[in-house]
Amino acid sequence: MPEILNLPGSLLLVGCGKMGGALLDGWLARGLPPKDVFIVEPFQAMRETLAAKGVNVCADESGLPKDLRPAVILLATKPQQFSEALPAYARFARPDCCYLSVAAGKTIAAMKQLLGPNAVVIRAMPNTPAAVGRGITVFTPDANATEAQRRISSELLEAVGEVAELEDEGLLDAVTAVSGGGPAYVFLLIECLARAGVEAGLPEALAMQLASVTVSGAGELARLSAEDAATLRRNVTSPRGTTLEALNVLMADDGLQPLMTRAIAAATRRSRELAEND
Ligand SMILES: NC(=O)C1=CN([C@@H]2O[C@H](COP(=O)(O)OP(=O)(O)OC[C@H]3O[C@@H](n4cnc5c(N)ncnc54)[C@H](OP(=O)(O)O)[C@@H]3O)[C@@H](O)[C@H]2O)C=CC1
Ligand SMILES: O=C(O)[C@@H]1CCC=N1
Repeated sequence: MPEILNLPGSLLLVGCGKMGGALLDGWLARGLPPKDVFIVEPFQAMRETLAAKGVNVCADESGLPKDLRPAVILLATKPQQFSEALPAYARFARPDCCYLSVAAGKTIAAMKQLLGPNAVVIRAMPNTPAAVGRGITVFTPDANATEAQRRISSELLEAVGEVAELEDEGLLDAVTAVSGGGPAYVFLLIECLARAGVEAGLPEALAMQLASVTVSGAGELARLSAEDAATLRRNVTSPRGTTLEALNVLMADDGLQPLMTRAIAAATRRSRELAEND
């Protein structure tokens, strides 16, 4: 992962909640100077937390320095807040500035309607493990993005995890369902595994520790191993052993796969809906 030391201008964050905050923490941890970061965040308690990190914070756009020339503007309010929030930032649209949106569903075309036709918008879908440098982001650049704008956005995102570029913006709704929301499904798996352990007689704290360390350890093994997930699964499953009994339940016709397929289809559908309405 590169150190971000040479962003050619400041970074402006519009909205610094869960996702904006995760990216910010990842960037600060990797060497982005706090003095180069400007944040607009209406929530006062959050502004106080942010100010303690040494970044510049204000409650709305009017509090920004008049001569601010951001190289990147991260758009990280909720999709439902875009129509109200974005027009105030149209004045920054210049060839050496790009808007990096992380909002679910909001298309590049829709954002350009709010920011003006000259705005260069990169639509990205990150996830919250970015806070610990272990995120994954897929992005689609506007057709008018320059090579330099793609590179800056890509370098920023690579600093907090893996990055893939997609030409087909339409696929970002499925990306949103799989990896944008993916950490939530994994946290739910931890919760369910722990609850099942308690139901099998384990003390609650031990059950949570077993579930949480097992999920993160298995994730790390999947990441570092040369073997694919199916092989790693088979490596755990002894013939006529205990895991097989559990997998017979999880891999039944009405098991985890059809459930996951339905869940991802529902999230993908919702991302497409967010493009049109709230
Ligand atoms: N959470 C996640 O894991 C992921 C989220 N995303 C996307 O990231 C975006 C943010 O989501 P998330 O962080 O969860 O949401 P949050 O509600 O946590 O963060 C949004 C923040 O923006 C603030 N805000 C509202 N209006 C404005 C405004 N006009 N100007 C500046 N800031 C404003 C909100 O303040 P207030 O609360 O006072 O309204 C809030 O603090 C969404 O578009 C979402 O689709 C993408 C990938 C993953
Ligand atoms: O739930 C959401 O809509 C956002 C987008 C992906 C993760 N969180």
